[in-house]
Amino acid sequence: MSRSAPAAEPALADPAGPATADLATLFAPFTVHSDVLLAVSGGPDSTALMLLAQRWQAQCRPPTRLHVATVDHGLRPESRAEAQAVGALAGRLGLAHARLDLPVPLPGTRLQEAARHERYQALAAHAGAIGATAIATAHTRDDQAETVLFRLMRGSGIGGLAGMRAARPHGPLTLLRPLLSRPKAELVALCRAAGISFVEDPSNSDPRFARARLRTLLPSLAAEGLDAAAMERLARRMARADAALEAATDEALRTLWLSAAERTGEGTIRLTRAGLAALPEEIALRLLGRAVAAVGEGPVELAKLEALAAWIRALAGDEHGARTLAGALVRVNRRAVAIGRAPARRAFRQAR
Ligand SMILES: Nc1ncnc2c1ncn2[C@@H]1O[C@H](COP(=O)(O)OP(=O)(O)OP(=O)(O)O)[C@@H](O)[C@H]1O
Repeated sequence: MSRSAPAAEPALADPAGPATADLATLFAPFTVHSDVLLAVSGGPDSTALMLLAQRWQAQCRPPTRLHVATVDHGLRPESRAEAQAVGALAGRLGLAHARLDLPVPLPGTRLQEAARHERYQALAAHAGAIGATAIATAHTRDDQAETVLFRLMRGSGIGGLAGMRAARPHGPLTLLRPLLSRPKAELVALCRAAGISFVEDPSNSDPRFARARLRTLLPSLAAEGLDAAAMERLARRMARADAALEAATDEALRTLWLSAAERTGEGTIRLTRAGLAALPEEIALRLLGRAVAAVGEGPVELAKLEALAAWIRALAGDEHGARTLAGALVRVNRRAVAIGRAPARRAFRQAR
């Protein structure tokens, strides 16, 4: 990691952009944090995030301190200079900047997903080290549209189609996305108006990645009326519906979870079978999903949960049965559906 202290340099040209009131709204979620780390790659979106956040700080004088970090994946020869350019710009804005170097991977071993995971790990570690309780990224409305489209393609339900959340927990930290409703074009224009150059990550248009291929479809969809604004609106509506369904699931869990004395043992969740059968299908699926995720290996694909729920429904009233899903063992008897951790595969075979 290399850190650069802010240096006093000439002020930047005043960029066109949102008015003070809009800035206050955009960055309102920052104000509950004493320190926020801005994740700035040097691309137009995150460069604009840095400009806008600094502008907000100068105009609204919030109690929040801002910090900047750039992760250098070391994958392209230019990446070091790009990170340094972000550091120089942060310095001009009076913001502390850190470059976080990741070990260069062996050729052909790096997947986008792994790079993202390591990036968030490095950012979280740095946030912890400087006392920041939130990390802000510069995802835009266009990123949200891509996410919704991608999840549609993967067969997501309502929760997935709600897209990225503007704020969500990330371990002990909060991940903030203040620009989620802003069009990318606006952020590019902001950088240009401020006379700031930015870099574009070539992997964004690399056709080996499904996301990049999907991105090429967006203009055709927009021409048919399904533009980023429409998809972002859909995501917000889905998020609203998802919140209501999650609240209903909380309530169902309280009602259906058998009393502590009746639970079969540590880590086993027992739900009343008749109660589960009487629930609206969507709530029953969520309940099963939560139980399987809690005792098993984590979140389960919706299609697999649907198959599990169909199997439970198809059992006759006095019929018993058991099956495993994602590390969970689901047992059904006349009265209850019990979801516990599945025995290790070998032990399970022997037990049968
Ligand atoms: N090298 C980097 N250093 C610091 N921040 C970064 C870096 N790369 C990306 N970010 C942050 O993450 C945001 C999203 O970037 P991008 O869309 O390229 O990431 P992604 O790989 O799709 O990851 P995800 O969407 O899961 O965050 C950027 O706007 C920026 O805030």
